[in-house]
Amino acid sequence: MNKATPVLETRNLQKSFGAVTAARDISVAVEAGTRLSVIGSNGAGKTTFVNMVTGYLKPDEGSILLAGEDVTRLDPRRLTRRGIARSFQIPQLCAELTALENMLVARAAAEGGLPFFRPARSAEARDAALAVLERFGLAAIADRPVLELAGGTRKLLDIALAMTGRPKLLMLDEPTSGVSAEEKFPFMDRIMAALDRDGVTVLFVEHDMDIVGAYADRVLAFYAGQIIADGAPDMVMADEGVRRHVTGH
Ligand SMILES: Nc1ncnc2c1ncn2[C@@H]1O[C@H](COP(=O)(O)OP(=O)(O)OP(=O)(O)O)[C@@H](O)[C@H]1O
Repeated sequence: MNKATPVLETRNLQKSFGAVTAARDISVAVEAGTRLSVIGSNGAGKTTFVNMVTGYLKPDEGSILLAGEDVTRLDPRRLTRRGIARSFQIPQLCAELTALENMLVARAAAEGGLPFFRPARSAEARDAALAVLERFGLAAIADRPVLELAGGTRKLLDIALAMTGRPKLLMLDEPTSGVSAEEKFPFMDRIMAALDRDGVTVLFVEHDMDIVGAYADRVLAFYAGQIIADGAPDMVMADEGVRRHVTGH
């Protein structure tokens, strides 16, 4: 990938569900290292966009390029191996396994290496998983079963899990949902500090405009399946259409 090639590019993505157009001509290019926030009211098309980019939904038309390569038709597992990772609003963890075991399973799954537990015996895999946990401030809970962990810790672990495959692009679905008002900024600080070390490009869907203003360097605003504003947070927040259809001011 040369310097000018975006890490992610979508070209004219189109998706309809019956009479509802959930994505209309979505074209966007994202430079490596960007922290991009996707905003929009309920039903605006944010999830449809994320689902198409992560392979969970096939676009009716258009294409998706990852670091210049067409990945439009790849399924989520193949996309993970190519470098698109995703963390969900509800953490996708095995509650009975420890944090470290979850990391090892995630790594094995990302590498497509079945049976899952073979890499668990490798010291190198354990060290790599522990290093990621350390970065997220989770080393102390490595041997604790997930079912004993608090909600915020599970969310952090879920993001650490997504980082095991060293992705180029990480998609976060409402990272601060369910996190208390006092905790949300320290929580985001911890995530961003951990991600900065890898220079990973982050795309996060977020409803909380304080979080968007503080952590995004670019914002995409969706309304009725279209991008109605795209740019720096201040500019997007001041946009008339965004004020009317997204932030409600
Ligand atoms: N599987 C589906 N079947 C039918 N309609 C769908 C489906 N998925 C999404 N839609 C419709 O597409 C539109 C966009 O939905 P989408 O979930 O992408 O919005 P969103 O911005 O993510 O909303 P939210 O913030 O509520 O998650 C909505 O009108 C929704 O009802």
